[in-house]
This record gives sequence, C-alpha cells and structure tokens, in this order.
Amino acid sequence: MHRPSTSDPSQHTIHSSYIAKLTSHTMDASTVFVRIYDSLQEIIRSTTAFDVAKGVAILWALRISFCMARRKLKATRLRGPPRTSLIFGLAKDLFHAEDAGAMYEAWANEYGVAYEVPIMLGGSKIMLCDPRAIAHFYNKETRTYVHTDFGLIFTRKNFGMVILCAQGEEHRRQRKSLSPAFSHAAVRQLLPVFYHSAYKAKAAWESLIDANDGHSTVIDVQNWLDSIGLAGFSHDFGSLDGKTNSVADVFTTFEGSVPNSTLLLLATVFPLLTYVPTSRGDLFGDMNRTLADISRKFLERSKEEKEAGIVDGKDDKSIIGVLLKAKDSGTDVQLSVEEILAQMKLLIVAAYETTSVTMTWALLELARNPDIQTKLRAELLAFGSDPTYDQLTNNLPYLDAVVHETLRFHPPLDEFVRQAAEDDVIPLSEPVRTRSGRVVNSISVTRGTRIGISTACINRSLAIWGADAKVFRPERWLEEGNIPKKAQEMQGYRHLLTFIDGPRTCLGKGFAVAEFKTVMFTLIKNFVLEMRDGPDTKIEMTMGILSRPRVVGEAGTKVPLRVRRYGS
Ligand code: HEM
Repeated sequence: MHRPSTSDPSQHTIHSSYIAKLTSHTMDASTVFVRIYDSLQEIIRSTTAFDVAKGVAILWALRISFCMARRKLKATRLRGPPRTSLIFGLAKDLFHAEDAGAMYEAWANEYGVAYEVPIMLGGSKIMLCDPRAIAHFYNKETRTYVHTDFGLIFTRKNFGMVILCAQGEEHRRQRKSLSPAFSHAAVRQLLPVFYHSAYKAKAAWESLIDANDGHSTVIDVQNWLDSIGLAGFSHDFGSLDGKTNSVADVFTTFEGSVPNSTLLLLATVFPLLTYVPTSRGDLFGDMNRTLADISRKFLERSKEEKEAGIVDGKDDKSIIGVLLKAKDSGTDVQLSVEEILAQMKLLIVAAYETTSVTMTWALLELARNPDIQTKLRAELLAFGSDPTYDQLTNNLPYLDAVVHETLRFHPPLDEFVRQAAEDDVIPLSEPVRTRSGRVVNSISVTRGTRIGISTACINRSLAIWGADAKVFRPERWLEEGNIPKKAQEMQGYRHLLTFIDGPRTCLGKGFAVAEFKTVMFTLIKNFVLEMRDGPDTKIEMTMGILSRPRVVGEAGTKVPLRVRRYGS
C-alpha cells in the first residue's frame, strides 16, 4: 500500500484542515477529544519509518546538546584518556580488553582518582577510583544514582520487573520481601544443603577417578549447579549426577557466545536496539522461557505440597518458600505471582553464574599455587569433621583468607555504570586536576552524567592494595595491619567491591560465602588439584552469561584440572 510521506504537501493540508476544524467551532469536550484522537491517528498513519528515525535522531541530538550545554556550565570538566574512535570513543577498546581493570588503573595513575573516559557518540563517563567518592556514590544509590536506560531495558527484557531494576521506594519494598531468605539464620539452615551438594561433587569426582586408574583423572571443574538448585528451590537440578536437565542445558548454550559489541555499545545510547534480534538475544530468550517454565513448575509444586501438608509453609526455608510467604503475607511487602516468577528467574542466574565463576577461579588459583593449596589442606585436615556455620565463619582462618582473596582477585562482575538522576557534588579524599588546570577536592556532576566504578580496578589497584596487589596472596587477610590504609577506607564487604555497596549490595553474599566455604572444605580436604598441562598453563577469558576463565586452546569454557585423591 502506498504510504505518503509527511513531506507530501497534501498531508500538511490534511493536518492543517484538522487543526482548523478543531479551532473554528465551539465543541463539547468529547468531540474535541475524538477529533484530537482522529488527527493523531491520521498523523501516525501518514508517518513513515524514515520520519520516525529522523524524529528520534533530532530529539536525541537536542537532548545531547542540552546536556552538554548544562555540563559545560555546571559540571567539573575532568581530564582523561583521548578517544581512539570517533564513534565508539574508548568503549570498544574497553569491551575487548583482556583486563579492563588494568586500563582503568593506568588512567587513574595518570589523571587522578576521578577522570573522564570518552564513550559512544561523543558521550563520556566519569570513573571513580577514590574511597570517599565511592562511599558517597553508594550512599545515594537508587535515588541520586540510578540505572542507565539501557541497563533497565536490558534487565526488564531478560528478567522482567525484578529487584535489580527497581529504584527508590519500589526497590526498598522488593528488598524487604526478599531479605528473610538471605538472613544469617536462613543461610545457617541451608548449610546441610550446601554439604549435600559438596558431597555429591566429591562422589562424582571419586567415580571419575575410579573409572580412570583409581588415583587421578582430568576433570572439567566448572559444574556447580546443584547447590543453588537445592537451596533456592528445594529442588535437585541433578547436574552432578550427569543427568541432562534444561537449566544446565540453557547455561551451557551460552558457552563461547560473544555478544555483537557494535550493537551492544550502540544500544547503550539507543536502548531500543536491545530489541534487535541477535543470536545471543535468542539465547537470552530461550533462557527466559526455560527459567519461566521451571519457576512456574516450582511455584505450583510448592503450593501443592503446602496444601497437602507435605511442607509446612512456616518451615520452608528455601528461597521459594520465603517468596511464597511474602506473597501471602498481606503486608506492604507483598509480591505478585509475576514478581515472584521474575525474582526466581533472576535468582537462578544471579546465584548460579556468579558463584560458579568464583569457585572455578578458586580451584584454578589453588591448582597453580600448590603451596597455598597444601597450607589450606593442612588447616582443613587439622579441623577434622564438617564445620558448623559458626565454625566456618570463625574457626578456619586460612579458608576464610583463600575465599576472600579469590573474591578480591576475581570479581565476577567487574564494572558498574549508573547515571545521575539529579545534579550532585561528589567529595574526593585526594585532589584532582581539572582540564583547566584547577585543583579540586570535589567534583560537580549534572543530571544524566554517567558514573562508572570498576571493581576489577579497585580490588586489584596497587595504589589501594599495596605493592603485592597483583599477587594472589591469601596471607594478606591474616597478618595484622596488612590491609593498607587506603584499602581499609574502602567500604563494602570486607573492603571489597565484589558485592558492591549501599542499598543494592548483593543480597546473597552470605549465601555465596557459606556455599563457597562448604564446597572448598569438602573438595580440598579430599583431593589434590594440579594444572593438567603444568604450572605455566595459560588462562584466558571467554563468555558464558558472564565472562569466565578457560584454559587457552580449550573449547567452550572448559577448565580441565588433574584431580588426585588426597593420600593416594
Ligand atoms: C560470588 C558470588 C556473588 C557475587 C560476586 C555477587 C555480586 C552481586 C553484585 C555485584 C550485585 C549488584 C548488582 C547490581 O546492582 O547491578 C548483586 C546483586 C544481587 N545478588 Fe549477588 N552475587 C553473588 C551471589 C549471589 C547469590 C548466591 C545470590 C542468591 C542466592 C545473589 C543474589 C543477589 C540479589 C537478589 C541481588 C539484587 C540486590 C538488589 O538489587 O538489591 N547473589 N550480586
């Protein structure tokens, strides 16, 4: 069908005749409304995709010019690295970098603890590498500093209305309803579930060794789905039994699927591009459907069990049990069924991917640092039987040190970008020099400014963690006064930003640390790990849902280690 463009003069005549009709008579309100509606319909009908694109481009250019003008007038203009591309700024260089944290650290050394990085289409983001600035930022999260439009659209598209994209009061409400599932008391009750999973891994590894020569074998160690399956949903995903299952299948499909960087980076400026079909987008779609299906089944099964009196609602401490209680609570923190389903999908991904990547790194570090592994095993063997929750927390200092050194050295989520919802002044603990050469102790930012924090940079920074920051050295957590003053100024969980800080700090960090320690206790006590191809084996980063380590030359995300039964 022929669709006339708005540049067609006849169309302008139609519009002006409508307006003339609207203004030349005295009409009642409903007639005016109908005519406005009709004229809007007419305009929409006569608008082509090209017109829409033109309109969006003009609006976008106006918005950028307005923001830039405001920034010029009100914001502190910081120094920073030059752009390498007119279109992408430095965004592509950072996207493809093996260690973006190291790039941010080098720029902090050159330009100071707050600096500006050019990104897409003339935009920029301010990076904060200063404890005082970061504490201020996290104090104001969810109100002054909020998700970028892209972050919101991406999360909503892939998970729905989950806590990750809620802001302000809505975030507080969702957090209050989820918190009971993650209290110390709740995690303490989940400990037997974590041990059950760890023992299943142990049994699986033993059978693999027995099937080989009875002493050792090579095992790909990235396989940890059961814990979250059991603890979160009173459900055994069964991946350690070697059964196939749809959740594990979905995660596996992401192995090696690299996002289209151009499209992804453009979507940070034009968030609607998130909806352009891509093969990775299809994987997210599949994941979403599978997780929605599984979550719905969990929900139905839990309801049936509760109704049949199999599980006492009061005693069901699994995450789904707590979510169901929130649904039925009748209080202001009540969650709708759709919200529960969305949170469940998010939790499966948030809990599984992050914990699994971190544990893989821990096993890798122990395999390439045999002295640390031997020292850890000595502590675990001396302790003897399986520790309780309190003993895991207080009585195994070297295990605690290994876990926290892994969290410091390998944060699975390595950068966060938010945008200012209002103008603000960010205080600094040390002065920086601006573009005009002024020395300032605080920086003014205007509404819309993007603010970035690189966890990888902060956690491994020489300026913050001292001369041995780039070495995996658990001892730093044990020696009196060994955490440098600058690192101590860094708030967050044990001075780390791995779980970020403020109102959005990871709800599952107690869960993750307890699970991590239980698994390490069981496996390192019973097995000796070595790099399959010797201590110099190269590791590289690849993509799963998050970026993950793999041994160079392996397919997918494989980390094959030689696993020997301890004492054999
Ligand atoms: C080593 C493991 C983990 C790491 C490093 C980690 C890290 C994080 C980080 C950085 C955030 C903030 C994300 C953002 O605001 O953009 C977060 C949020 C969250 N995490 Fe974790 N996480 C881990 C494990 C878990 C586990 C095991 C669970 C649940 C069982 C969990 C549940 C959550 C939830 C519900 C949020 C949203 C909190 C909110 O928005 O208020 N996480 N996590």
